[in-house]
Amino acid sequence: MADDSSRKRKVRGRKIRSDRSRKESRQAKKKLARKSSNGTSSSSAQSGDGPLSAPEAVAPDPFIETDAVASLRSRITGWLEAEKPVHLIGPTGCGKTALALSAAAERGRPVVWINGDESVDTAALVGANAGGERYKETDQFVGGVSKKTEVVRERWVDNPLSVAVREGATLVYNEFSRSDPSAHNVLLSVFEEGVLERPGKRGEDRTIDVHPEFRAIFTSNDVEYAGVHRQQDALLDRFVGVHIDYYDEETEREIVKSHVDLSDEDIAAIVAKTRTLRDELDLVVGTRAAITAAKGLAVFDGQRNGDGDGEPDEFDDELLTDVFMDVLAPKIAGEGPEDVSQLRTQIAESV
Ligand SMILES: Nc1ncnc2c1ncn2[C@@H]1O[C@H](COP(=O)(O)OP(=O)(O)OP(=O)(O)O)[C@@H](O)[C@H]1O
Repeated sequence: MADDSSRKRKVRGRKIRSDRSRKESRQAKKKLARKSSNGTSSSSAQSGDGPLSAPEAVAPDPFIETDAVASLRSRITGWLEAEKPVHLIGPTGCGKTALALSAAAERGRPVVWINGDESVDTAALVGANAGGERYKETDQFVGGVSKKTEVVRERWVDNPLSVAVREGATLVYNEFSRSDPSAHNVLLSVFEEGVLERPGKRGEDRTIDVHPEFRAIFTSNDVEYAGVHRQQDALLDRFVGVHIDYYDEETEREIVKSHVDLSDEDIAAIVAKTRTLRDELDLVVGTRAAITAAKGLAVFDGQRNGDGDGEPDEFDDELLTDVFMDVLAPKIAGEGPEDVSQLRTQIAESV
């Protein structure tokens, strides 16, 4: 009988749909949102019979597709068609992940997702032995004489890269520069020779031939320094890099509107404020900050500057300052009270 403990498998990453029904997509999104809000990353362990049982990561639904978005996405899918791995580089919260997931889904192939972090090593990418499986065999070959044999068999569990290269999936490797570069040595032979080496495997199983439809999109942050590793030039040299910046104002409005139920005027005011703060502050103020501010303002909606002129009331200045302060404060966490009050003054002045 198999030893029960050997059934516990450690699997990283998530398998993502190729393109099923919208209902499945919404359910997967909800599941993913629940997971993320628990702080669980794709690198978390899970159990199950295969490596593909994790919740799916999907592009935002609806995915806003203005000219700016569509043009970037077709550049990405174009390079994928040209069989080049694409490296998306841009500031925090500008939409890299959403774009990568949307471009990946557009290919109509399965999508496999992994988040880079310090704990990602080669095994986390390609797979590992997940403990032994023990069997006891009893042979009663001569009457009254029995032979007992204990068989131990190794159990291997594939991780995202092995799954992706075998299935011809699109690998979305988010924030890959947060992982140790040595974990990525296996990628060199994937892109150069079309072969994935699986250290820890023996014989024929040691390598997987890369499926002709396998493609990869990597994202990294251009302004992040903490916890980021410089990756090997040999690897970066095999990518094409697409630099992305914050979208134009109209696109940002559409994006915020797709996430928060507020009037067009309110959305326009929040996006304008976000863009002013982006220019004026020495902090990264992404589209995500605009969405978060809008979500807060939708809740604190009661506090408007009611001037009774019959026009729709605007948000109260103090409320705007408070909300943007709360949204941006985590970026100066650990700084002294002077920096906190300076940030508040700067936000208030720009309001
Ligand atoms: N085209 C889009 N349609 C709808 N929502 C979008 C779109 N692009 C970005 N967003 C939303 O904007 C926010 C930021 O996007 P995203 O997480 O992709 O940014 P990022 O650059 O990957 O951020 P980080 O650097 O922090 O990983 C998310 O809430 C995302 O859902």
